[in-house]
Amino acid sequence: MDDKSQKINNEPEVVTETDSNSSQKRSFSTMTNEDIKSEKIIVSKLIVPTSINEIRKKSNKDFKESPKNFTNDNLNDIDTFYKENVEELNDLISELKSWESKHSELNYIYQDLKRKLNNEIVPEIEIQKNIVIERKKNYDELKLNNDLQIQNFEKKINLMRKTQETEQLRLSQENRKVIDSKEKFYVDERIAIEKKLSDDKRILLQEIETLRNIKNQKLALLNSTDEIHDAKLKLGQEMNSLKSQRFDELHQKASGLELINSELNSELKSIEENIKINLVPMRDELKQKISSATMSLEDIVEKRIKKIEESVHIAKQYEQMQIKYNQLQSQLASFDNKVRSASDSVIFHKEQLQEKEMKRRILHNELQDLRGNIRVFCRIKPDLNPQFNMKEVKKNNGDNYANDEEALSSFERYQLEIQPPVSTKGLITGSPYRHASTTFTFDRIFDEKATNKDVFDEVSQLVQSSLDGYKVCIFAYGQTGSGKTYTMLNNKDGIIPSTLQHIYSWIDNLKPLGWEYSIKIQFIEIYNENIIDLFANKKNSRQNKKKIDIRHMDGKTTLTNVEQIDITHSNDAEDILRNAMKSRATAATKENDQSSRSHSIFTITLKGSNKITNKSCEGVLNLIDLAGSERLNKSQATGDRLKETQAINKSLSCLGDVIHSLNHNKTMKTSHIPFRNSKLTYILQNYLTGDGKTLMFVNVSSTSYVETVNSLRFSSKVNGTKMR
Ligand SMILES: Nc1ncnc2c1ncn2[C@@H]1O[C@H](COP(=O)(O)OP(=O)(O)OP(=O)(O)O)[C@@H](O)[C@H]1O
Repeated sequence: MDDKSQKINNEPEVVTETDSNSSQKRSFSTMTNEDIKSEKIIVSKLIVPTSINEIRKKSNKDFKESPKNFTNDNLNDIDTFYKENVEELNDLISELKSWESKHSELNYIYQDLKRKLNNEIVPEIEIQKNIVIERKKNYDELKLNNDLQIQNFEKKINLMRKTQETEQLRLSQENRKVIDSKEKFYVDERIAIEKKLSDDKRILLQEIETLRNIKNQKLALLNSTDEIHDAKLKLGQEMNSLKSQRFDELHQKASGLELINSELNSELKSIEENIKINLVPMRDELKQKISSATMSLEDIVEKRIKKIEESVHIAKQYEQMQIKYNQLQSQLASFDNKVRSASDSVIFHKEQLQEKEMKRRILHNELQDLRGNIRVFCRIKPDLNPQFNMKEVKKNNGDNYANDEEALSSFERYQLEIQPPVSTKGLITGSPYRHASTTFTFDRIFDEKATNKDVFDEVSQLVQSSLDGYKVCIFAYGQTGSGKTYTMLNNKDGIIPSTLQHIYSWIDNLKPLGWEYSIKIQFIEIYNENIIDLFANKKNSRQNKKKIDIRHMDGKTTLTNVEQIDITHSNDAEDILRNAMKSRATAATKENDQSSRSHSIFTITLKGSNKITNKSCEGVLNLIDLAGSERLNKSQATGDRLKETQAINKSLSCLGDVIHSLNHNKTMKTSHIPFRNSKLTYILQNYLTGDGKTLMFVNVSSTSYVETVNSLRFSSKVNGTKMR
């Protein structure tokens, strides 16, 4: 075999590009073997390896057969063979070229797809993967948060349960709003989490759907070109494998995510179930407890509101009371000040009063002295059938007196005119009473209209003197039935009961000035010149009674064996007096059915002491109801009555003598005054002398003109007498 054939049978050589281009410009018919050989090499260079190999397989078959026939004889055949082969080769070359262009197009598409895959899809898949990872991470975090929140909820629920239990115990320390807000917070938060979970799930599903859509779009893009369907099939296989690999991965991840999602959903469901099974009943139970607690709480709140209202009311009352209390306190403080100043002024006034009281006593005594130590009042008893006229005629105004002393002694004196009865004018002719009328002077005249109160208003001045520490005698003189006892002892308004009342009320008045008084009373009667203690026990007969002696010592007079009773209230004295009066000697006379046949002396001894001024005083008040003064022939008394009358007249005469002596013998010593001539005057000795004051009532009635004139004459004997 020569070199050419050897060359053809061998593998074509690698030629340059330039060679190839120059060879393309020539036709196979003009080529030499060498050219063909070289052309062959150029062609082989143009064919893509796979196709060329196929051609080579075909050519080699021909070429392997052709050398056996290569002889000079069959050169034409060979030529033809080559021509045919060249044509065939040219067809193949053109086919190859078309395949090459298709290949380049496909390659371009492939490169484009690959680029897109690398530049777009892979990064997008990467992004989606990252998103999925991010979502997964978020989901994990969310789940973790959810778990934590659930745990927190559980804790909160436990805490709420404990709180609720505590609330049940305390009930009054929490209110319904807090419970409602907690419950609302729990429900809202649970709803928010559920919503968030469902939103996340929805977003995840949306993203998966988006990925699916992208995948479908890409698939649609790949399927869009029919021409490249085959290539797409080929490349699609790779792409599919690649995509399926990617999509598998994505699906795997998506399914993994879905699995996770479903797991999470199932977990969520289980949580929801758990919530439904455990938490909802628990919540319902809590709700029930809360509602019962709320009811109790409402009840308590209602009660509390009531109590608060009550408290508010009480507080208001308390405030008002406090205000009043403060006002009262301030008032009290001002009162205290006033009281202090008042008590100061009281002390001041007390001192002044003390002074004034002492001055009053002096002035009162001076006034009594001015009025006369022995005064005579006339009292006319009212009579329905007067036998003669008696009336006050004029007031002596102090004129026509010889001197001032006489004028002064006549100051405020009253005159009584008495007219003899017409029928008796003849009988008294030539008698001292023959004048048509006679006048008598008195210190005061009480006519028929005068009451015991009017009388006491005047007498009270002497009672006051006795309270001031002076000795006072008040006599009631007059004929039987003229009203002596009525004036002196009449129940309630007589001088004695009125005096007792006056003394007690005055003592009360003097108490604030520090004066304390002790009061002793003594009640005697002189009957037939015998002294009888009217307070002595009634059971004892007069004969058995101890002898009563009169003792004078240091200007004081005491009667032995005569009871002196301490009295503390005027009523006590009145009771004692009333009882004593029952035992007084009375007997019927012609003039008076209940005539007093004795002189009664009611003595009140008043001892006063003042702790503030350390002053003391002792006054004695003698209230004497004299026995009726009747003439013997008038009374027609006999026996005991005669004896009584004689004794009465004697003692009354002695009283007149004593007073007359005191009046007319001013220089006479008391020892020469006939006090001892009767028990009456002797008992009264100390009270009729010195600064003692005497008031004599001459009681007259218009029943007996002569007796009345006698009484008035007696009074004129007494009147004007000055004590020594
Ligand atoms: N001023 C008077 N107003 C009304 N009644 C009077 C008045 N004076 C006296 N009488 C009444 O006259 C009667 C006699 O009075 P009373 O007993 O006082 O007289 P008497 O002077 O005491 O008599 P005797 O000396 O006999 O005891 C009594 O019933 C008395 O009530």
